[in-house]
Amino acid sequence: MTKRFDDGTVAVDNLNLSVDAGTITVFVGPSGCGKTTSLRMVNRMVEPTEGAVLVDGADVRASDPALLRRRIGYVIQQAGLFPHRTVLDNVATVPLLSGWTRRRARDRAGELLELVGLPTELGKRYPAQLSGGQQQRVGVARALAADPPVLLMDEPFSAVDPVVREGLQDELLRLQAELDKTIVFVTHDIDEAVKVGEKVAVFRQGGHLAQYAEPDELLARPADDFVSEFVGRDRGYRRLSFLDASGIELRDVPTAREGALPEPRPEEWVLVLNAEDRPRGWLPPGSTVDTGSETAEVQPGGSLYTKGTPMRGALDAALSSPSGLGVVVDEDGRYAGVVTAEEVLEAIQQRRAEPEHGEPEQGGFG
Ligand SMILES: Nc1ncnc2c1ncn2[C@@H]1O[C@H](COP(=O)(O)OP(=O)(O)OP(=O)(O)O)[C@@H](O)[C@H]1O
Repeated sequence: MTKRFDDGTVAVDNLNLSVDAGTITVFVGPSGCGKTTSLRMVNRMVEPTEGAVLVDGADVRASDPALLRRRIGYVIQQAGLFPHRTVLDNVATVPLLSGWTRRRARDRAGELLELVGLPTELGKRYPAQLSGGQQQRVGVARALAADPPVLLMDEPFSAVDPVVREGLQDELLRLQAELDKTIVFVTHDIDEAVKVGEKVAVFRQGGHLAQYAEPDELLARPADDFVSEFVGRDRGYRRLSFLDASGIELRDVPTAREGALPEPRPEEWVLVLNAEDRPRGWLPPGSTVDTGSETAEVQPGGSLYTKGTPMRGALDAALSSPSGLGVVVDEDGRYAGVVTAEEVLEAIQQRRAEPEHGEPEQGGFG
């Protein structure tokens, strides 16, 4: 489809892409490149000049816009909540419009607050009495209220600080694993795009589609200089997010129980575990004995790497550990072994030598 506004601006130029049902697709690109306009053509807030949007094979123009929007949830930056309605009534809006009884709509709203991780007591408050992150969650709950199969999210997490933002992204992924919606998500942040997107469409100025690919592919093989520049210089590092560390052999280190540290003091780093085998920290080599304050000698560990999660975490665990040994834990957080940064890097090299990852990356020196 193409969108030319009345003043002649071509916001979207001959865009042709298909989005898989039940997945998260992200539109990413610099400001003004037509992401929002493309998104709004899906729910008819903007009508295309040429072309059409098909949902489940049917042209959206065959549906009345108001009815269409009940089947397509919409979440925007700043949540866009009604300030004079309580949180519960905000979430119940669409069910009420769809003719549900007040009671059923409110019950559903309560369930949704729980689903997005908010205490139901917050339902009685007004939006201004919530934090930014809480308001965004309410925005998501409201969009999900009528259980629409399609969800459009336009920069939904841009107005909150980075820590809250990461939490909201994780929550979205958790929700999606349960709900299997078809989600189109707009952002200008490439990190957010490769984190939440199963497929990512990179837009460039003038409403052109520069590349449409899975995140790993996008980072490994940017289609041209624009994409390469946009995904950034540290894309090699970012790509570690998509390789798992299954090929790395774990090593053992000496361990000791919290509260029963070894005597005499060891010559190498000792990993201190609690009664449940969860890592508590490191005892440095040759530390002097002072039984009264033995826990004070234990240095806090770095980040932990959970088996089966992306390689980036293994490298981070090794680099952040005072002993230089990254601590690996199983799914329950119990000690499983250690790994050095060199071993992680070696595993990455090996992976690059395998055929499917072996092609030279483009734009590396461009
Ligand atoms: N109603 C309108 N009339 C004229 N031009 C418009 C209108 N709405 C958007 N545009 C223009 O269309 C282009 C694409 O805008 P759009 O909002 O889709 O971009 P975007 O990629 O979502 O940008 P941002 O990340 O800044 O939100 C821009 O040049 C914008 O100025």
